[in-house]
Amino acid sequence: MTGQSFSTLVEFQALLAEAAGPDTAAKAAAEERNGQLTKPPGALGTLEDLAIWFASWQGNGRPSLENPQVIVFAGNHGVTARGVSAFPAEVTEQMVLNFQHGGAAINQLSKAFGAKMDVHALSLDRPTADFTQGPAMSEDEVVAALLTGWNAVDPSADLLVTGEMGIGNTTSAAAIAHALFGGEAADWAGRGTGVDDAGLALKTQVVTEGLLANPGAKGDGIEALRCLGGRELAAMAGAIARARVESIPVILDGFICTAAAACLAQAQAGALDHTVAGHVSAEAAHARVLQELGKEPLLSMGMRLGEGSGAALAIGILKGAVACHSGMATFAEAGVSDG
Ligand SMILES: O=C(O)c1ccc[n+]([C@@H]2O[C@H](COP(=O)([O-])O)[C@@H](O)[C@H]2O)c1
Ligand SMILES: Cc1cc2nc[nH]c2cc1C
Repeated sequence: MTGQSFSTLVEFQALLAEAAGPDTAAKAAAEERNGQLTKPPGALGTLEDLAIWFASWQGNGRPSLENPQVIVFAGNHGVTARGVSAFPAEVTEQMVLNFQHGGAAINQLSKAFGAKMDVHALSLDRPTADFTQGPAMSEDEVVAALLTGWNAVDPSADLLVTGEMGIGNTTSAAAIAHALFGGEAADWAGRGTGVDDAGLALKTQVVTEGLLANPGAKGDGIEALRCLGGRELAAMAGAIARARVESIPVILDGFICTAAAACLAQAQAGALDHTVAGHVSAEAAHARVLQELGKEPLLSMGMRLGEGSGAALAIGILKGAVACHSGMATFAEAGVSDG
């Protein structure tokens, strides 16, 4: 429902809880049509499931995909002071300029798959607090970041991809995954932009310290986002939630995007029903998070860039699925014997 908004975390969660589910009539129509198309049953494999899922969220048994939106959110992280990334924090702002000038991978992938791309830099001059010392954000700060994401979604888009840029944010994502799914810090900390063995050991220690400093984040998606997340993670969560309320299908990107989305799933069962996993990142913990969420990735390309790049690539797969579903002839139309 367009026009809804929130000013507290409680109101945000209420909007998520009230969101309508998929259109079951459109789903049934799409299933019916899928069974009549000129192919052996099931021969388009996952493309068939994708088209039916997409139809159910578009509310149209014969859907179209013509107006995809890619949004890249950027944020800076206080925890970078601990030396958890292979790159310096100023790269976040430098890459924002690169996005604005069209020079990043996501610019090219958005263009290649006909998506409009927007970039939102969130208070880069004010990094979030180092979460090993206490919560990364206050309630006001996380609400502001959620709202940036919420308001960035174009309600007329027919598909959303959320991407991120934030040096240090794989540490944030690892801490969130540890808080939501348990296990050991080492299960979730990975090499990110390419830290060496000593860097990985430090990062694992930082994730452990983050949970000790924020005990309330354990098992609480919204509190994990506030205490361990960054502004770009909260903005992605806000955008994905808005898409849920607007019934806009979403393709999830890599480890950081999926960790942000996992916070919504923990807060509200079914909150990610309008999403598919675009790819599985080379960041090892991404596959584990996807498994926890019950999401099968569409692509496995060895990518670990972020920016929404893996999800943008998967727009091509979804476009293929929708084109076949809505454009193919039925057996009756083509005069083909249906066995
Ligand atoms: O999307 C992923 O799975 C992914 C995996 C590793 C790194 N990244 C990107 O790299 C940055 C974070 O890496 P790091 O090492 O600084 O934590 C951030 O800008 C992400 O977009 C992204
Ligand atoms: C150069 C660079 C580009 C990125 N894009 C997303 N994360 C990134 C991290 C780095 C270091």
